[in-house]
Amino acid sequence: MRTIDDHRAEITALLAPLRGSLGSEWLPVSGESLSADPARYLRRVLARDLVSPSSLPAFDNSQMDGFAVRAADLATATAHSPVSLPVAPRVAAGDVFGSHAAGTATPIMTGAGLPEGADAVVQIEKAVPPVFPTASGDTHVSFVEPVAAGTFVRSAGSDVREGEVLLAAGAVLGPAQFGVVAGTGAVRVEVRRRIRVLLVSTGHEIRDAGTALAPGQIFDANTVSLTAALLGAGCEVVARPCRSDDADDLLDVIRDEPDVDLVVTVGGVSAGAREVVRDALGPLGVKFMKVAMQPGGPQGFGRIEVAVEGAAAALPVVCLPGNPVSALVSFEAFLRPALLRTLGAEPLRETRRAPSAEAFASPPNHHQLRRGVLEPDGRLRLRGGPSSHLLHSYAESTVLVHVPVGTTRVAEGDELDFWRIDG
Ligand SMILES: Nc1nc2c(c(=O)[nH]1)N[C@H]1C(S)=C(S)[C@@H](COP(=O)(O)OP(=O)(O)OC[C@H]3O[C@@H](n4cnc5c(N)ncnc54)[C@H](O)[C@@H]3O)O[C@H]1N2
Ligand code: MOO
Repeated sequence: MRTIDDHRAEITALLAPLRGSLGSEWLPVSGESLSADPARYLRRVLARDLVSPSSLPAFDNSQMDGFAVRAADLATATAHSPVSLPVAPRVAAGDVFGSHAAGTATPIMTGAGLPEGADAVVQIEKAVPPVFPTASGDTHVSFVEPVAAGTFVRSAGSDVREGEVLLAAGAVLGPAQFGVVAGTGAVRVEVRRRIRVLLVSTGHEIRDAGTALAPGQIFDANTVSLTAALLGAGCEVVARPCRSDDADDLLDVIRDEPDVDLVVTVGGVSAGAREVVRDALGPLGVKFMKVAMQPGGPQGFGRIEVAVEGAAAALPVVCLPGNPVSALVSFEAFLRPALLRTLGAEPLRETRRAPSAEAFASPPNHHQLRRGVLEPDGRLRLRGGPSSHLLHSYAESTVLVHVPVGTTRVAEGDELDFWRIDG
C-alpha cells in the first residue's frame, strides 16, 4: 500500500534537483516597486539569510507622548508631596535630540530620540497638569509618583540588532517581512526564482467557458483551479490545455514549451480505454500508481527527456487525476508541500486536531480527505459527500479532514486531524 506520506516523499525527491538549478533574483524593496508590479512580490521565498544592515530601533526613543525625565529625580514623588521640575525645550519625532539636564522635564513626543541623561518617560496623562505647556504658559510640571528607569523607553536594538540574521533563507515574504526589511534600510532582497510550471489539463470533452458546449462536453474547471493553486504556492504557470485524447497531441503541447522546470498534467491517468496521459507518458518512463487515498487515488510521476536549446534535459512530470476535487486534494497532499520544500520554505499547512461534529462512514483501505469547516464551537463539520466531482462543497470548505486508513466509522466527538485550506 502506497501511503500519502510515501507518495509525497517521492514527489519531493523528484523536485529536489530543481533546488540547485533554480537560482535566484533580486527584488527591489520600496512602496513604489511593490505597487508597480504587485504580482512579482507575492509568495516570494528568501534565497539566502538576510543580515540586517542596521538596528531597530536605531536609537533609544519614546514610546509615549509625555515627559522625559531622570527616574532618580522622581524617587520621592507622591500625591501629597509632588516633585515639580522646570520644563526644558520640547523634542518631537525627527528632531535632533540633545542632552537632558538633571532636575528637568523634557516634553517628548512618541518616536522622538530620548535626550542623553534622561532614562524614563512619564505619559502626559500622568503629569500635573496633564497638558504640554505652551510657550506663554507654565514653566514647571509636577509628578505625583515615581517612575522606574526604562519606563516607556524603546531601547536601541530591542527589535533587531545590526549584523544579526533578520530573515532566514526559506522565509516566505509577506507584509511584515517586507516591512522589517524596509525598516532596516535594506533596498533589495534576494529571492528564489519562481518554479516555472507547464500545466496541461487534458480531456477531449473539456472546453473553455464562453464557448458553446456540444452534448457531453463540460467547461474546464481544472486549468483555472490548478493555476490558482500553483500561483498560491509561488509558481509561475504556463497553462496549455490539451483538448485531445491523442497521445501525440499531448506530447506536442509539452515539446512546444520546453523552457519550464516542471510539467503538471491533469486527467487521463485512470483505467479507461484511452487515457491520454498514460498513453503519451507511460512509454517515456513515467510511472502510474495508486495511492491509498480518496480522493486522489490514481497518480503518476517521472522524468521525460526533452530537447532544451539542442541538448537533452530530464524534465520532471507530475500527473494528477482529472476529477476536480481529486486534482486539488492531490495538489494539497503532494505538490504544494514538495514545491515549497524545493524553494526551501516550510510547507505552510499545519496539522491540527479537533472533534467531529457528526458520525460518518469511511472506506477502510483508503486515507480519506473529506472537505469541511471548523465550526465556531471548535468541531469539524463535513461539507458534501466523499465523491471527487463535488467541487462546490470543496469551495465552501475551509478544512480538509483526515480519516486514516483502517477507519470504517467515525463517531460524533472522535478526534480527527485536519489542515486549514483557507489561507
Ligand atoms: N475503472 C476505473 N475507473 C476509474 C478509476 C479506477 O480506479 N478504475 N479511478 C477513478 C478515480 S478515483 C479517479 S480520480 C478518476 C481519474 O480519472 P482521470 O485522471 O483519468 O481523469 P479523467 O477521466 O480525464 O476525468 C475524470 C473526471 O473529471 C472530469 N474532468 C477532467 N478534466 C476536467 C477539467 N479540466 N475540468 C472539469 N472536469 C474535468 C472528467 O470529465 C471526468 O468526469 O478515474 C476514476 N475512474
Ligand atoms: O480517487 Mo478519485 O481521486 O476519488 O475520484
